Amino acid sequence: MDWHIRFSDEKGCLLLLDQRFLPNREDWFECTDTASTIYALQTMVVRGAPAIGVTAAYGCWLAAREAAGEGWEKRLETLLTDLENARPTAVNLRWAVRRMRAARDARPGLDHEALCAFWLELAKEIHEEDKRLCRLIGTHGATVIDDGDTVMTHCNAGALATADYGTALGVIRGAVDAGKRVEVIANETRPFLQGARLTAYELHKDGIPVKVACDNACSLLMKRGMVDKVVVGADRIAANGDAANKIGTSGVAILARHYGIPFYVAAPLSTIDRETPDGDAIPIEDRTPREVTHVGDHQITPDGVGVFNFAFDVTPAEFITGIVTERGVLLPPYSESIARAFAEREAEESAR
Ligand SMILES: CSC[C@@H](O)[C@@H](O)C(=O)COP(=O)(O)O
Repeated sequence: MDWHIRFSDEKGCLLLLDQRFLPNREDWFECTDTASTIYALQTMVVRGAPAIGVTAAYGCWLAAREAAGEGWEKRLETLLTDLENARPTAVNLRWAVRRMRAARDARPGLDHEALCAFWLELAKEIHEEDKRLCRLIGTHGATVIDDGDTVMTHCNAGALATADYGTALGVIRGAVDAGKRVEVIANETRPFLQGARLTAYELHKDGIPVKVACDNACSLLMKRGMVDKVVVGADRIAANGDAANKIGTSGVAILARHYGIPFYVAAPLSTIDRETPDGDAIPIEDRTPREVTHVGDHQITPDGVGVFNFAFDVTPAEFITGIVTERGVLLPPYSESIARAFAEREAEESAR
C-alpha cells in the first residue's frame, strides 16, 4: 500500500499526507492540477528530494490533463516549466520532469489522450522505482552501521521524504532489518522541524529508538561520545561529491570531522547532478521569513526585525566518508566513483 503519496483512481487526483501538520494531525491534501501541486511543493505539504520527484512525475500527468483542448501542447510546456521551477535546490524535481518529457519525446505522435495514459503509467513506475531504490540504499547502507551504533541524522530523509523507507533512514532501517541494534538522534532541524516532527514520528511509529536533540546540542553530544555515525540525505550532489542538504548539515559534518565521527550521505543517483560541477553552483532556496519569525501562529521575534531563512547548505566532499546509493557505497575521490557508478548503470541499461 502506498503510504503518504497515493494516486486515487476514484478521485483522479494525487493524495498527499500533509506534512505541515504532522505529528499532530494526519490530514490529506488533494493535488488536482498544476497550481495545487506547486502549492503542495512550495509550502512543504510534501518535501524531501525523492518524494518531490515522485510528486512532480504525477504533477506532469495533472498538467497534461489540465492542458486539454485546442493548442494543448503549448499550454502543457508552460505548465511543466512552472512545475519544474517550484523549488530550486532538490534536483529530483527537474530530474522527474525531464524524465517525463524525454519519455514523451521518444514516442512522437502521441495524442493528448495517449500521452495522459502513458504519463500516468510512467508516474506510477517512478513511484514504485523509488521504493525499490530506497530498499537497495538500505541494504548497502547497513554495511556501514555497526551493532549498537547511535546514529545522528539531520532533517528528515525517511519514508516521508521518499516513496517509502527513506535514504538516511533507509540506511538505519536496513541495519535494523539486518538484526543490528541502532539508536537514533534526530536533530530537531529549525525552522520547519523536520527532525523533531517527522523523523521522530516515523521512527517512533516503527519502534526504532529515537531521541530528539536541539540543533545546537550537536557538539556536546559528539564530544561526550554519544554519536557513533552521522547519516543524512541530500537534495543535490554535485559531480565532485559536494552535497546540498537541509541547512545545518554542513555544520554537523564539520563537527563530525573534528570529533573523528564517520559522516555518510545517502541518496539515489537521481539526486546526483552531473551538470553541476561543484557545490558553489547549487542554487540555495531562500524561504519565507515567517518560518523563522513564528512557531506555528506564535511570533517569536520583535516586529520589524529581519531574519535569514536559507533552507539548505552544502557539505564539501572532503567531509563525507561515503555516499550510499542504490549501486553501493561510493568512496572518495567522488568525481571518479560517481562517474563510474553512472557509467556502470548506463552499460547495464544498454545491455538489456
Ligand atoms: C531523502 S530526502 C533528502 C533531503 O531532501 C532532506 O534531507 C532535506 O533536506 C529535505 O528538505 P525539505 O526542505 O524538507 O524538502
